[in-house]
Amino acid sequence: MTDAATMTKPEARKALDGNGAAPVVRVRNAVHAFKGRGVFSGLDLDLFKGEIYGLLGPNGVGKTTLMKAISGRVRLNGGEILIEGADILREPSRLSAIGFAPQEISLYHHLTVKENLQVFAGAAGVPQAADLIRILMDETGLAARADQICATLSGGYQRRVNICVALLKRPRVLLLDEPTVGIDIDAREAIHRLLDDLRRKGAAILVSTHDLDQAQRLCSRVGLVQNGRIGLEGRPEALVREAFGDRLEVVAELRAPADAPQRAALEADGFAPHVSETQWVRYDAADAVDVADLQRRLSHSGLRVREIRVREPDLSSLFLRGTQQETAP
Ligand SMILES: Nc1ncnc2c1ncn2[C@@H]1O[C@H](COP(=O)(O)OP(=O)(O)OP(=O)(O)O)[C@@H](O)[C@H]1O
Repeated sequence: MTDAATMTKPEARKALDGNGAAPVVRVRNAVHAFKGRGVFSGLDLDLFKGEIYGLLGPNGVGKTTLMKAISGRVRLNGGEILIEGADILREPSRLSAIGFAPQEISLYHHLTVKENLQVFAGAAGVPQAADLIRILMDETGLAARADQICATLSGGYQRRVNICVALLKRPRVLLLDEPTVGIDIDAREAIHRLLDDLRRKGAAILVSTHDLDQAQRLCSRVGLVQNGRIGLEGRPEALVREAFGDRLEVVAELRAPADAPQRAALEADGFAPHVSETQWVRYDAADAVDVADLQRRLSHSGLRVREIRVREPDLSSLFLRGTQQETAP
């Protein structure tokens, strides 16, 4: 058991946010395996009031498992989870601070939006449920759909009801597992506005996503789950700047995969494989990018170039680099 008194100084500093506040959720040295297959090997995570933290990582790295552990649905093999300073195993009542919106939509599809909220509020013993449901439907943009059967709602509205259910206990911590998967841009923007509003009102929000564009725009901080721990962590723009500085991303898209000598030529030119066999990337100082010259050199090596794209690197550049490093031999 770690507490403030036994923490070393750097740990104690890390435990506070920029304003000196303690984390609302603290995961320390999480260790977990399913059927002998390791998922976490000493994962640490702090989540603060008023932030949206994006949990990133490829399929199967443990994002859902971490959320389930924080919400008390999975018991870790080792480590500890503190909510507002208390270990959830010693004080399970602390879990009442948590609202969890799972990835799968878990609603009564043949009931209306309002009836769904009434059923879930009743099951959770929410006091003065009628008033709260009205307020929540207003806040989540569901008021006009209150009497609509959930099965007839679009995916975006079903996701909003899913989130609304997680808000019924007025949680101080909201965990959202891929809240915008499979929905259109308008619905995604609506959910972004809702989350940002909840954050401004003081909620601590942990959201897992594969949508890096979403993470870059929505999240105050992101963490990349790598090798059973949080690898890269920080503010999206700071992480990108730290990794790439002022350099630009140059992607050469080929008409066909490069053969061995062509690969050697690309690598000698500073390129590395990108998202597919026909895409190669390198990072150049802004004043050194000369697309015409590059096109000439690549053609000279016998490469048939479909397109050369130049853009500012973003979180997806960083993520790709991080996951490539993880899978490298
Ligand atoms: N109940 C379970 N029993 C056995 N293995 C499990 C169970 N739940 C998860 N796993 C395994 O644990 C690992 C982590 O799964 P998890 O769903 O947490 O990953 P994830 O990062 O959320 O993935 P995704 O991005 O695909 O949602 C995977 O290898 C998964 O197969």
